[in-house]
Amino acid sequence: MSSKKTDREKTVIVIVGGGIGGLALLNALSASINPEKHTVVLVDARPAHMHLISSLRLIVSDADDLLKQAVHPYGDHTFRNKFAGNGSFVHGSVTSVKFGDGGKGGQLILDSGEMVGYDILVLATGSSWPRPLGFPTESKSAIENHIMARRAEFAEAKDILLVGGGSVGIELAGELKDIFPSKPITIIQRERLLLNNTYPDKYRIAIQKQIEARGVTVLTSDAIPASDASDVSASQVPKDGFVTEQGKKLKPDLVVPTWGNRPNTSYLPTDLLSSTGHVKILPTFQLPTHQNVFAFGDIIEWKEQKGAAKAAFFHTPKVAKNIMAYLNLAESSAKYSGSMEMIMITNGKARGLAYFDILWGIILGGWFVTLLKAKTLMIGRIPSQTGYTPK
Ligand SMILES: Cc1cc2nc3c(=O)[nH]c(=O)nc-3n(C[C@H](O)[C@H](O)[C@H](O)COP(=O)(O)OP(=O)(O)OC[C@H]3O[C@@H](n4cnc5c(N)ncnc54)[C@H](O)[C@@H]3O)c2cc1C
Repeated sequence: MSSKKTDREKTVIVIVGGGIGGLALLNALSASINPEKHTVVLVDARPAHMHLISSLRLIVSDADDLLKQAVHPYGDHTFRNKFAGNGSFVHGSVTSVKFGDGGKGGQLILDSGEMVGYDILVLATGSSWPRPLGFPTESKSAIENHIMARRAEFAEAKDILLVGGGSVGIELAGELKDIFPSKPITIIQRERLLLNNTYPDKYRIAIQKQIEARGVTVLTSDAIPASDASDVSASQVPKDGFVTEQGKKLKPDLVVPTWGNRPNTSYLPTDLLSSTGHVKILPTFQLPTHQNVFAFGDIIEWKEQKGAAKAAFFHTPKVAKNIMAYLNLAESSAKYSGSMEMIMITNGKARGLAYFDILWGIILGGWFVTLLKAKTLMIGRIPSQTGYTPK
């Protein structure tokens, strides 16, 4: 009789969310687990990993190679090293969690009604983004249809209003100006400057000047009525346009919400969440009430700006170490105490501005952002995370 353990006898680690954080963790754990004792299940609402950092260029530009490179289906290739042949992918959206008592395993309930059991659960479900980035979940072709529909919408529009002057609004304006240099683009932003007050005024002003230099109109300290701002497709824009709170008349034929990202945590009971819907965690990324449940990435309640770099480079190594400690494969656990604020905002393919919160705050200009982010949007790095080679 073989002494090899079946998957049912192994400790099952379930990672919910194969986004930037979930995949980084999967890869980190794949170097350290014991394949005789541990197995992994990755659950994602989508059948494919979406590279969010390139998603704004993806919905504007008609470059087919970008479409191939930015959407990576999950499959056997997702599980490598000690997870090779020792992991599985489940396509489904988690709708609730039945937590086990006293550190015992529990079960996830998916939208299909299917249940997925876990011994250790890791939640990395990220954020939901406004409509243009609300990629469907059912199939890769539905995702591609959504992208094509957005491209057609932008191409047909004669005057575009972006509602929200955060990084999504600014980067989208830059991508639009690359493809449609003479199309009128306006960003309307409720705050007195673009971005939020995590960043110093000198950076916020510099970024406004840079985007205005490309012919984008920026209206700050102003807004259109909330009901109009939420989700207005081209066919629904009122014929007479909008009057802003400051009394300006705008007559766009396409209104694009670029604000309002929210943590994807509606599958959790409210007592585990903060008032903003983020998951309350200990500095070890464990839930205070469930030591075998971890959460990280965009969904956690932590006073910091959310970002891929935070999830992949600053949270992941600590979550991986703490899971190993929980499995008695590491001697000590690691506590998170926050990380440096930094941001790199592109303005199309050849411009942008970065900010690093070190010394008195460092702003780096176009060449730096172009080299590191704007030119390729870091797309070349995804195969090393997904194990998938675009064909
Ligand atoms: C346009 C754009 C540009 C960006 N540029 C940068 C940048 O330059 N630098 C940077 O640091 N950050 C950037 N970000 C932010 C960055 O993408 C996120 O902070 C990062 O992806 C968060 O990682 P995550 O693993 O927490 O979640 P995500 O990467 O969002 O992954 C979450 C995953 O969970 C899945 N999921 C969600 N709900 C469920 C559910 N109920 N059941 C099952 N699966 C579920 C989703 O399908 C998704 O695959 C950008 C974001 C956008 C939109």
